[in-house]
Amino acid sequence: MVVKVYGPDFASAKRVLVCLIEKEVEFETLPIDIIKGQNKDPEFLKLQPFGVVPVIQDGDYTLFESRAIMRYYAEKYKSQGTDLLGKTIEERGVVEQWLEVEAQSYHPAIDNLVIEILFGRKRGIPPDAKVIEESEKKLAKVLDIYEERLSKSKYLAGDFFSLADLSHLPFTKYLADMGKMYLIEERKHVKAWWDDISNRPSWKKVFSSRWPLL
Ligand SMILES: N[C@@H](CCC(=O)N[C@@H](CS(=O)(=O)O)C(=O)NCC(=O)O)C(=O)O
Repeated sequence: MVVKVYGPDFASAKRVLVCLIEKEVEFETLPIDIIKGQNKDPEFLKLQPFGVVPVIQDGDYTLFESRAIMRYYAEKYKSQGTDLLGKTIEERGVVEQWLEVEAQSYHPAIDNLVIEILFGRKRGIPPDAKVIEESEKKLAKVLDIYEERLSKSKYLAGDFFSLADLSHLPFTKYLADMGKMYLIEERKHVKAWWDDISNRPSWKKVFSSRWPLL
């Protein structure tokens, strides 16, 4: 069954696309235009009650929340493509730890910047300098911890690329779109990590398709 991915042009959906490519799972994409509000249509809300993208349909199986979708496919197709979960339960634990760090600490800081700067620009709303300053400070603190971790380990969960690294790709790319890549580049080990993961063919395939409509 070909997996249907709704909302491919947007960052959270790109996590799912990269995961499917790494796992060598066939998919098709269905555009959802957030700027036109298609994500709030009643039909779409039946699939994704929070009205955000992505959501996938795999036969009569529907799933939303990009990180949950990634975990599902990483597990379902563990024996094919890139192993994104580690080989032992201990490695899996560390993958889940850094996936949670990405969701709970890294993402909120970057998302605030994206909303203020990129979505705000799209909607003609001037950015709030205080929110930007506070979000940058929060992100810098998280990145200092990443710098320490990545000085000891090539990837976040160990010596293998995993879901934890993959999950960082789409929103970290937004830093470049906001002229804030210096937050990555001024940290030697974080920069080396970003250069490595952002050069993966799976990301280049997804990123080069169509970056968000912003
Ligand atoms: N936690 C959700 C977040 C999904 C989400 O917020 N998607 C954004 C697009 S993006 O931030 O991923 O680019 C969206 O649909 N926003 C629409 C809206 O907020 O109306 C996930 O990871 O799937």
